Amino acid sequence: MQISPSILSADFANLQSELDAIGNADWAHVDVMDAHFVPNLTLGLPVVESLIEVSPVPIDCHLMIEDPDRWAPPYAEAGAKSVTFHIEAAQDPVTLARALRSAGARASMALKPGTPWEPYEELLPELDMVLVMTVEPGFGGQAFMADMMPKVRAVRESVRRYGGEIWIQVDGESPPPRSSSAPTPVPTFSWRDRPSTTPRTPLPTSTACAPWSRATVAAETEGARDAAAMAYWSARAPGSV
Ligand SMILES: O=C(CO)[C@@H](O)[C@H](O)COP(=O)(O)O
Repeated sequence: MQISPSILSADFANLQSELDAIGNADWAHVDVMDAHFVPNLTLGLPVVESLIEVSPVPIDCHLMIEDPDRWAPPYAEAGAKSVTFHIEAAQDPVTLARALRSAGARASMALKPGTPWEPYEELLPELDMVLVMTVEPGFGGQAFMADMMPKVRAVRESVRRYGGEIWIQVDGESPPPRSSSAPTPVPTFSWRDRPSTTPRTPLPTSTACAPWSRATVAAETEGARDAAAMAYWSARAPGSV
């Protein structure tokens, strides 16, 4: 299980200190929005390059942009260790995924809530991660779409059939409002389909992620640390895990 707190909930005036504050997370999830693929605008390559320079954890770039075939590889070349493009925007996902990998990044493909998984199953050998959106991309603070969990399960089954070490990321949920007294629980999860073979440091707790109100967690399907994640999802989407 891994945590990748989303920068969308960080203080944009203090990004370096915000990154330092999540130094015990596994990744920093950076939402790049271009006001075309999604109606919102966040930040682009120059800011990501600066974040890569100062971040204590690797950058997990979620590109909600048009023409990722052209614009995504530079994020990998800049040093983002995971780069996610949207299949709805990609012209040639195979060539794009290969370009990301050859630039040193994990190649990841995202699906909007309305996009089915099955037509893209054959892309698995080209991918290191599949991101299943559980909100419409574009904004934080939306309600978690529990009806996306069957898609997560379908991706997991495809990954098992394929047999590769491919992670599944689930992104998007509206957490309870930030409280001055209590940290917000980790709300957004990523799933890794296989147990990790190497020992990991303990998962950051929600307290550790308190500076940012959102986080992405990757869960192994076995192991003590999964218990909390499974309980979390069982409560929100009964029968999904
Ligand atoms: O990609 C996105 C939104 O488009 C996410 O990464 C958001 O950051 C999730 O925020 P919450 O839904 O958890 O508030």
